Amino acid sequence: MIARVIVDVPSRQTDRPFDYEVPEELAGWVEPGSRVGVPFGGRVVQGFVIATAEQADVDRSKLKPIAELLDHMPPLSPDLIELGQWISEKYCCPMTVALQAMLPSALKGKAESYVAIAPDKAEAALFEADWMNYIRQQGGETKLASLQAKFPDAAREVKAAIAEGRLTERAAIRDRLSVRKVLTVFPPADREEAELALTAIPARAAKQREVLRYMIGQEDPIPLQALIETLSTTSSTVRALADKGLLVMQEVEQNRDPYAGRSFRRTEPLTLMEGQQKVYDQIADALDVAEPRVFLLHGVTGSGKTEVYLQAIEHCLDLGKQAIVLVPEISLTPQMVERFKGRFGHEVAVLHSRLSGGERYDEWRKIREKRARVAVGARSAIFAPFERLGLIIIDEEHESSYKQEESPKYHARDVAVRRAKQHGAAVVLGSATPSLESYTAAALTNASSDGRGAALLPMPERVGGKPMPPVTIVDMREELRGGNRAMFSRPLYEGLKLRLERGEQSVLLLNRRGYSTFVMCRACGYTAQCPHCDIALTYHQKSRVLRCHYCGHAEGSPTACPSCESEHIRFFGTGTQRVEEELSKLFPGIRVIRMDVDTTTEKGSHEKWLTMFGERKADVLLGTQMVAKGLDFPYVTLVGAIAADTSLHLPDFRAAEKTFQLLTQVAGRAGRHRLPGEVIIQTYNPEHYAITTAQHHDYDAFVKEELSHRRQMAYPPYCRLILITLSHEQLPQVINAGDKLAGLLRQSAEEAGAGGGGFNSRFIEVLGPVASSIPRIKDRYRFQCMVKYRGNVDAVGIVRVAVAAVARPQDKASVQISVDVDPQVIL
Ligand SMILES: Nc1ncnc2c1ncn2[C@@H]1O[C@H](COP(=O)(O)OP(=O)(O)OP(=O)(O)O)[C@@H](O)[C@H]1O
Ligand SMILES: [Zn+2]
Ligand SMILES: [Zn+2]
Repeated sequence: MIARVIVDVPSRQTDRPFDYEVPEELAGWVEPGSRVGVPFGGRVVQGFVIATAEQADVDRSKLKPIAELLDHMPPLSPDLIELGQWISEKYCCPMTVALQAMLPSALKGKAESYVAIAPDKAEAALFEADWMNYIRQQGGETKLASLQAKFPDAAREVKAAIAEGRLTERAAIRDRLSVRKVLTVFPPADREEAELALTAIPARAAKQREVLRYMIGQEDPIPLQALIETLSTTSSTVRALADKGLLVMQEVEQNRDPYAGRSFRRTEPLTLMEGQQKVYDQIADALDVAEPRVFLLHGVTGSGKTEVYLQAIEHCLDLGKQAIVLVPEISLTPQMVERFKGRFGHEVAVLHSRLSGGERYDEWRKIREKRARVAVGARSAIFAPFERLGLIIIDEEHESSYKQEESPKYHARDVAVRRAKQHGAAVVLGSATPSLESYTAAALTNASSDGRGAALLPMPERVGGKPMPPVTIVDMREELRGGNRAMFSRPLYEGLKLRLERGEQSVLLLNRRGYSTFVMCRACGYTAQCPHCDIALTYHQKSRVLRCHYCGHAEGSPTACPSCESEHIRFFGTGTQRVEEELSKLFPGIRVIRMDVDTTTEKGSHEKWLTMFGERKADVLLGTQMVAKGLDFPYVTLVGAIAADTSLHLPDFRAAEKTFQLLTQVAGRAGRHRLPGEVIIQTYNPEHYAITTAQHHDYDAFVKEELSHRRQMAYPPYCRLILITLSHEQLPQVINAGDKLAGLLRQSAEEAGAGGGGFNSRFIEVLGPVASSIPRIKDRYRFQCMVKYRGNVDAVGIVRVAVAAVARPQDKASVQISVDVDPQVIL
């Protein structure tokens, strides 16, 4: 048998299957999706079998055999392999990169060397060496690394032994992490017999008696360590019983459950409101027919989307299928997890980046071994290894974190639609502020009603007919003119004061997008820049260092201006810290919880802060984007947005959209329950449509205005984009390569018969090369080309060919080229 293997060497030349011979003894085990170790270029590398065949494409006698099989159960299924193929084509990345992205990092194997005593060369004299003895004790073979660690002085002898063939070397792939096994004690199988044995244990072995008596009373096996602690006994006591055959000790696989020991209050389905019911019925119908369908659930904040998700999942499970729920990493808060665990209990696997590698691996295995039927997680949970997928839900579908910024630069929404097609599953995209791409796709579909694309499901009202909170816009320029130079406007100050008096809570958002903390000299205007990247350094108050967020460069903060030596150098400290200080100055004794990158790095810190806030142990929850989403607290009656417009002027065509979304989301945190809420937005751009439409909760008005700008500028959704970034340490090299690439792209665009701009239904246009908005990162100059296209042109294909012609990956010093299809970030 022949196996077609994708080797884990991510480069353009090796991005094709290589044939290997499957050794006789592995023939029954190797199948598509198997992970194997194969000899490649003089070493052993990890690879994935994507197909098996009887015939090879090349001379079979030249084929090398597979060196080893890495798992008993293939970690990838045929549908995931096919999905990997699709990702690799659509997003222009090597197939192995796409396949690796689907697996938990624990399964990224690394090669390890082993040395063994050659069977025919085991001469007696050799065994005098300590290290040789050691190998013998290990059963004739040992890890080279442990031999090196134990016998650092033996390097020359070992090398000589390998060279002379007395030792043989073997490479193998080892996983970074493995299943955790715990020595566990089982209660006696036959209790009566054990009782008898108990009486026979001599009195001087009182400890043994105690252990046995205890174990007779147990229903479940107990980890040895726990038993030792409970009875304050020793392992030798337990072992003595095991030796007598009275107890059984065995290694048992243990799961690292990140939510172990937490109980989730079981919830029952609520009676759906009319609006929810209508939407639910349509999703349930789609589940019943089991055809791939996409829905866009446009429900205002507090309209009860989550309850619809929960009941749709329940229906999906009743049909014997499984469900995936994607939520943005940032809102993967305990509150969110609790809602799913509360309804589906142990059947929920949770996958997110704050779990340790081992925990994530165990949650993944829970899915693969069919112990979980619902996966809740961030972006990569879209690859959860379910076999009968019925439903995929993407909450807050407009979030840019669904796009991965490293290769494979996939968008989870598009991958979801593709996976749903494979399984005949339904996709529900939910948001109060859908992305313009999804919204126009859905609006078009409804109009043409040919059943393709997405169907729009509106939920325009809050649960129980609660009103949307009134929003006040405060013009900060007016405040300044009125003599108020503080960061809080008068209305926001009054609002906070009132909440404190009433014992209600407030949420304060500091929009940090486009607002960073930097060092500037007031005398000459000097700002501290990174020496390796063309970007300002960020000031970290806690450690008092200046740090570059792109390359990690750090330096101490200056006491005088390096440029003019003035002492008027000022640190524009982190926004949230300053707001916190200001709050305690204005309202002595105020209890503030601050949530930002600095206060949430520790594991479980999100949880801690939000629980505290939920228990009303604080008056104000102050934070960045992470306080804007998904939170549902009954005593929050005021939401304030400080500096709402910092994100409006970024060089990004989605700037207005992002600002509108953020303001709408955070406004939605107020007045969700019995108490009415109020929202105050502080801005320097009170007339901007992103702000005024957010004030009136008017998504449609925003979309109309924004679409007219997009049409004018020919930006998505009126076209699609591919961003190609070139980088090199030498400026001329980047410029040359950029010119060459742009030339090739333009030529192919013309040949495709769709050159030039204009608004014919099919076009492709090449912009650039121009310097990127951050022109240098990590000492590498950056230039970019942008391809805009529409209609059925194979733009990705054109880009792939052009990039392959310009890049010379075998040459390490050549220009690096990265391709981003449907980019979210174009800096
Ligand atoms: N059918 C129902 N009957 C009673 N209460 C409901 C019902 N559906 C939802 N709720 C409650 O209404 C509140 C808002 O619902 P939910 O959080 O699901 O809204 P959402 O649309 O997801 O909002 P957001 O987009 O702001 O996160 C919650 O407290 C929820 O428990
Ligand atoms: Zn200066
Ligand atoms: Zn830098």
